[in-house]
Amino acid sequence: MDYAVSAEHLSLSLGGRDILRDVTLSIGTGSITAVVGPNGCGKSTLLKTMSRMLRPDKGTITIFGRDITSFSRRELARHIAVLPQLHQAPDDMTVRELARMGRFPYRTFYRPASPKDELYVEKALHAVRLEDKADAVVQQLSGGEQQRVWLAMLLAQRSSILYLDEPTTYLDMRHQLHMMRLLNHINEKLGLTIVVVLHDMNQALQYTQQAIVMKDGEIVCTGRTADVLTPDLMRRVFGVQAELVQMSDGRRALIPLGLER
Ligand SMILES: Nc1ncnc2c1ncn2[C@@H]1O[C@H](COP(=O)(O)OP(=O)(O)OP(=O)(O)O)[C@@H](O)[C@H]1O
Repeated sequence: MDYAVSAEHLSLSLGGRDILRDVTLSIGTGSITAVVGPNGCGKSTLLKTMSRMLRPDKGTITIFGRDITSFSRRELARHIAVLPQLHQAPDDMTVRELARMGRFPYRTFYRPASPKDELYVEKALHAVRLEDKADAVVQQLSGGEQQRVWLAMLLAQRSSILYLDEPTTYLDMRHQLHMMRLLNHINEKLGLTIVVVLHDMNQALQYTQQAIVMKDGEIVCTGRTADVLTPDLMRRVFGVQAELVQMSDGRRALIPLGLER
């Protein structure tokens, strides 16, 4: 298999605590992968390390077979676009202006956006269905729309790998599903490799192909999402009793029933 990202034996301590412990993983090119695990198990730290925002104490990360440390900052940003867990648009920034920020790896700050930059910004806004709101102020949009603007910024960046840290948190059910469907669409139509931290196991089951399960800074298991996310895993990793039910349309859902005693 062809890997977009590989990490080998990553370890990282922060504030004197081991946060990542000997993490080894591979992300298939063009796949959509969920990273799941309890609060504080190291999911965000893993994404930050894989995007070089944090430097591991040990281990290596490669992007398309090349060591991540050998990329310049701009070069790396042409390969990986990241949506962190916490993000807020500056006060008066419009949708188009925020999407345009995705073009930073291709621009110098004193040079205005080129026609090519603008073309990619418009395409990104079209992909998230926000062309009509291009001149609106981001902070005045609904939470769901704001997440789509951030996604447009990532798309305008034209990198082939997207990391998203809990993109559906704080969204209502409909907007959560909309965001997941958009990610699916982008994965399928544009062939982008997507790694997404999720807390909703059913979103992972429905919208991702691969899953990486973490606990206490370690990878508990990886594999096809449908094979990995089982009631047994819910018990072992989350301490939750869950049942796997088959829906009338053939899909499967995990229903949490209560805490494991
Ligand atoms: N800069 C830091 N200094 C010290 N400890 C940190 C730092 N960043 C994260 N941690 C700790 O590392 C652990 C893992 O944090 P991380 O944010 O990666 O977890 P997570 O799995 O993404 O959690 P959540 O699901 O709650 O977002 C936590 O205990 C956190 O407090």
